[in-house]
Amino acid sequence: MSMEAFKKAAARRAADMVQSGMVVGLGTGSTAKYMIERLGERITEGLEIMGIPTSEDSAEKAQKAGIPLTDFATHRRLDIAIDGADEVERGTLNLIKGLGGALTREKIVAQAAKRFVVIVDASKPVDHLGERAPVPVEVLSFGWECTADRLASYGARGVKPRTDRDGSLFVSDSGNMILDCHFGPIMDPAALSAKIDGTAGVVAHGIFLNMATEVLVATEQEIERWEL
Ligand SMILES: O=C[C@H](O)[C@H](O)[C@H](O)COP(=O)(O)O
Repeated sequence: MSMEAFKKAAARRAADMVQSGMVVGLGTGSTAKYMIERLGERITEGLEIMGIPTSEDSAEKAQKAGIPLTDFATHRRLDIAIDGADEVERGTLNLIKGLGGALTREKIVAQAAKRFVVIVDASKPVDHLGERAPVPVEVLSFGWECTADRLASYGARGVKPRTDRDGSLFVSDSGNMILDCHFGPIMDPAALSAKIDGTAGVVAHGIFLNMATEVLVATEQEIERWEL
């Protein structure tokens, strides 16, 4: 099976956990898009749900799939949120998210959800967060140079603003910059997370601690379900 097929398998399995009447957080990225597609299929079969998207991109995909959208003004609490991840730490289910730039909205949606189901292919599990992925940090553009210096003082290498493929500055859906911070393996993610959270200019960062309630990992043999 290709990586794409793994993503699709995990995404469809998660979408099949959704039941009528639920308010569903709709994640962002190449795995979450399959979950949105599957929810669209289920709606044509009679499923009745409302979605809160984690990005403009997912909002567009959800609308195309026929998923009715709602917002936090109407629904403060979500029954379930389903999203991809860039890394999943074995044993803790802690995550790095945000290589697609949607981390802040994703964190708000995950925090508001009773269940947060993470869908990944077999390339995403790691022993320590930061092994492969940088930690994306969404920052205000005002004083970003100082914010970047501060992040570097925590051990991040090569901190610079994310750019799009054409070299132009990446701007998040909320109008902010993303600084990708390469820490290497993170031995104490709680301490690092607290330091980044306490840094002026930081809107949110991509370390998600104690948020995932379950992780579906699609491997060659099966879809493993990890829970704490
Ligand atoms: O900002 C993007 C999100 O955190 C994605 O969920 C994450 O990057 C995983 O994306 P993908 O499923 O495309 O690997």
